[in-house]
Amino acid sequence: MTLLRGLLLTDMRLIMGSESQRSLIPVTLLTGFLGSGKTTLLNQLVRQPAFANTLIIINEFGEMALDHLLVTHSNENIVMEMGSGCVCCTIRGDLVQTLRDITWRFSREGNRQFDRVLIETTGLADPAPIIHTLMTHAQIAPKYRLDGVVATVDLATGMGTLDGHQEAIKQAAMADVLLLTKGDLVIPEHRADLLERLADINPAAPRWEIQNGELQAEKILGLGLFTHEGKSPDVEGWLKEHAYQITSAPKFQVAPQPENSMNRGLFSAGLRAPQQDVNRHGDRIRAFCFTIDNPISELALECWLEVLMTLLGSNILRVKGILNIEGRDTPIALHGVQHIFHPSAPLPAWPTDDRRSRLVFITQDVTREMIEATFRAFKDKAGHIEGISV
Ligand SMILES: Nc1nc2c(ncn2[C@@H]2O[C@H](COP(=O)(O)OP(=O)(O)OP(=O)(O)O)[C@@H](O)[C@H]2O)c(=O)[nH]1
Repeated sequence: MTLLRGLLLTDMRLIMGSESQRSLIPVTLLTGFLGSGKTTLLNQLVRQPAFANTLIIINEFGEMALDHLLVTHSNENIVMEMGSGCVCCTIRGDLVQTLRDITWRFSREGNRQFDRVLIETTGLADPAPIIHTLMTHAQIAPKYRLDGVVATVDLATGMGTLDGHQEAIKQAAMADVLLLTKGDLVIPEHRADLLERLADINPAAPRWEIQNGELQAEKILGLGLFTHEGKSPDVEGWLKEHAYQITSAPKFQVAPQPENSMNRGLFSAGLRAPQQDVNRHGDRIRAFCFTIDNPISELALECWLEVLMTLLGSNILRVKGILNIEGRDTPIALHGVQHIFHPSAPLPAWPTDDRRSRLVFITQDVTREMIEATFRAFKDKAGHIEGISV
């Protein structure tokens, strides 16, 4: 089954539609580098009514895992620890088993005892494989939906952490919300530099400063497209395309990166890899919005996404989009992480008069020009798609 046909026509998950998307158990992924304040935040969250009936899964390295003991929770929460190893790599199978089992392990007389799940990752975790598991695992995806990715960033040490750890850059790039901790320990210039860098890495994520983990819990809930039962999907709030249009222009040039396998793949597909022109820190992260004026032929879109994901998948950290497909009156929402697409959701209506397809990309080493080049190749081939503006 090809990619989009699978998404649009025959995939049973599409048949579930937006109504049942809402009934899935929301999962918040709390990430952030070592010592950046995740547990401190969690301790504040679990005391608040919005986090009552939350099952909290804490993943820790090491045989003497302690963090789960440090979370002072009320009787309405269940806190369980998942160690030892990192949930994004060695114990991903444990995460699947945990998520699969908790619905019956924590149920009483057939009623589930929790309404949402929060997963605190280790500080070194790459969020992408965890999101994959939530989106695609045959036993997990039908029960859970990603509500949002929240990343803590230590204002005092964040710059050095981003310089030295690619995982930290990915955590910041993939977050829906960035929580800036330890503002009491940073001098103003360093704060400003880090905020600027984070805005380059992830222009759409709000950046909120928190002191000793204090945050109104509601601010990090309902970050996905579908939130509560009966509420219309908040497409504009989810896509935030304007943030990408304003800030996505790279500001500084850095030395070209060595040619990698992804570039070679593009060359062999007859496409030219543009010069590397990432931000001044060389984070290799880009965030941009891609707009297609006219309705897209399903076939051309299917082929384009398939090639894009095959050639560049591991470098595409996040894609969100609202698509106008030929022959459909209403849009579909698309959500991808690396080479995996979330089951696309048919939306009940266009959020505004704007009927263009809009896709936002957060990528690593992939420029807007590369995405455009692949799209043009399929536009020309299919002869269906006209009018592209970015
Ligand atoms: N000064 C100051 N210290 C803070 C703040 N937030 C957290 N801390 C401290 O930072 C240290 C690390 O915080 P944690 O919450 O354990 O960080 P973590 O991200 O869970 O750490 P790991 O589990 O090791 O990845 C603790 O000693 C906290 O008390 C803050 O806003 N200001």
